[in-house]
Amino acid sequence: MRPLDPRLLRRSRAARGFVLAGGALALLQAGATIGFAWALATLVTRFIDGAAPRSFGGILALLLVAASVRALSGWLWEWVGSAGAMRVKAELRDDLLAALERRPGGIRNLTTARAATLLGPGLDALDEYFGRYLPQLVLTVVATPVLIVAVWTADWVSGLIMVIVLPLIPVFMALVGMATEAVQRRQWQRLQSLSKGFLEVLGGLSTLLVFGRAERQVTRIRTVTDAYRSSTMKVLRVTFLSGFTLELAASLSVALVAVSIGLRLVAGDFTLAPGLFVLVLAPDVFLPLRNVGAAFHASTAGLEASRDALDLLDQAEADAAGGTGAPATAAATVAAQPHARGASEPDPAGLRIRDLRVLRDGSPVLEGFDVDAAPGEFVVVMGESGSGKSSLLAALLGFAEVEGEAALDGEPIGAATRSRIAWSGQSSQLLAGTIADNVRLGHADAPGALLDRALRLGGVDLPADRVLGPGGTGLSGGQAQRVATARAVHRLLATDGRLLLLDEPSSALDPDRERALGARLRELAREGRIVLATTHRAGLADAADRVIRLPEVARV
Ligand SMILES: Nc1ncnc2c1ncn2[C@@H]1O[C@H](COP(=O)(O)OP(=O)(O)OP(=O)(O)O)[C@@H](O)[C@H]1O
Repeated sequence: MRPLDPRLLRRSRAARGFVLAGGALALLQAGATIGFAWALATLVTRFIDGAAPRSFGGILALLLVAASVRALSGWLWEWVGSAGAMRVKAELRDDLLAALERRPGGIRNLTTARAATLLGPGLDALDEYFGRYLPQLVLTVVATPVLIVAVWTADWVSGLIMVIVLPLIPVFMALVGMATEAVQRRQWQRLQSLSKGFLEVLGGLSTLLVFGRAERQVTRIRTVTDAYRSSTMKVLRVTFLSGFTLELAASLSVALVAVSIGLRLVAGDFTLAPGLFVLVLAPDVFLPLRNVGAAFHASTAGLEASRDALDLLDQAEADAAGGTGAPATAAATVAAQPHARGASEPDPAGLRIRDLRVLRDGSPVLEGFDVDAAPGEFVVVMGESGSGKSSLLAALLGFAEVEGEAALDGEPIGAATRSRIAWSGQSSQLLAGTIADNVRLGHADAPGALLDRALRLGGVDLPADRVLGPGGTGLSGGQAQRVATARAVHRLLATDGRLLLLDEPSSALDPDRERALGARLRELAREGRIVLATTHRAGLADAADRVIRLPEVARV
């Protein structure tokens, strides 16, 4: 396991800042430690030599200043560590969320549970990494050589002993690290599978209850939790063992230096002042390296999580560059495509789609789709089940891979145009709370008049303050569908959007309500917006300005 992933420094400005600030603090701390050791050794020697107490003033002041600087730099380390962890976590979270936003279908292999674990407790583990481990690592790299030079200058024999025994500690650490890596990785995987299992059970709890299988999940969760507990104990065992090994190695090294100084002092080959200076300094030479070992285990979870996050970010970048053949967003490919059929200038306003090809998992599900919709038009796309209606909407939202030309108000469809589009999918996706809360979701500050309008246009004839249960329970399928439509309309009005996309908004409505909805959507479009709805029923299509029929699905 690498002590510091170079990608972290490359990607994160905060991490670079942390290492630079840490380097400066380490130098300050090394200087203060040397000053403290020198002042203490001089003070004791002068005292033993019977020097006049008046001559102690300057040395005492230096001792005090050095001790204060050491304490201050220690406190600054704490502060820089926690601020660094916070900033790096925020940067990685932002980058990951932005990558997910660019590819709402998800980064390959990133399940909801993995994303939740990584973005939550995973990256939180970086607190230990930045707060405890990295400061000691920087101290080891920057301060230890400075301290060894100081020791060597005072007594080259002690310096030589340190140079010989010091590398033993990293060798022990590397051996222990190899054992830890596998254990820690298993631990991280267990945490992920625990989250995944828990999310799955939670998501399907109502179904499990209905079929009387809920109790069985208790055993399943208990098994995964037990596995996690036992792997945690394994990590702790390795941690204690390695802590003991490192302490032993460091203590023996200091003892070796002390014995050599003691013997030479007794033999009269060496004077007291440099001997004391080296003895005071010796533990500090080994301390950062010892602390690196001790903090290593606490920080490995953070290391694993940051590596996971960096792998995902690399993968998202590779996907965006098209290097892996994974689906790209509409923004990525549509913008790169030359205009098909030699179309010259895009329409200044409205939706213009030419020869659009929508792909799912690399295979086309819709081909040769054209449409020109001017502001004020209500367009209905009809097609049987599986003909690609939802995929078309996904493409317009930038959620599916496309080829061809698609522009809204002259701008290629994709992440940039998404803010001008309001959308409601086939499933209502309502939340616990009032109907009003659901309709105003994300735009709670919009004027109340918009809510009333959205409710009317969506065909919601229920009180806005009616409280819904978790997942929007308490409404019929048709009622939930109308609330979802009202929410999309509300978003369109609140953001002054240009395009409203509705995926089968009338599939659960009776014919009268379906016709009424068609009329209201046309009324909404007339205000200068484009409304595009999909359906496989004729009722909605009657109200449309334009109906586009998708080709029949080939049957095997
Ligand atoms: N996320 C996806 N990944 C892979 N293939 C998909 C995905 N979503 C849809 N498809 C495939 O794309 C094709 C078109 O599906 P789509 O959902 O767009 O049809 P639809 O016309 O909306 O159908 P329905 O009226 O039943 O909702 C189908 O063959 C389906 O299997």
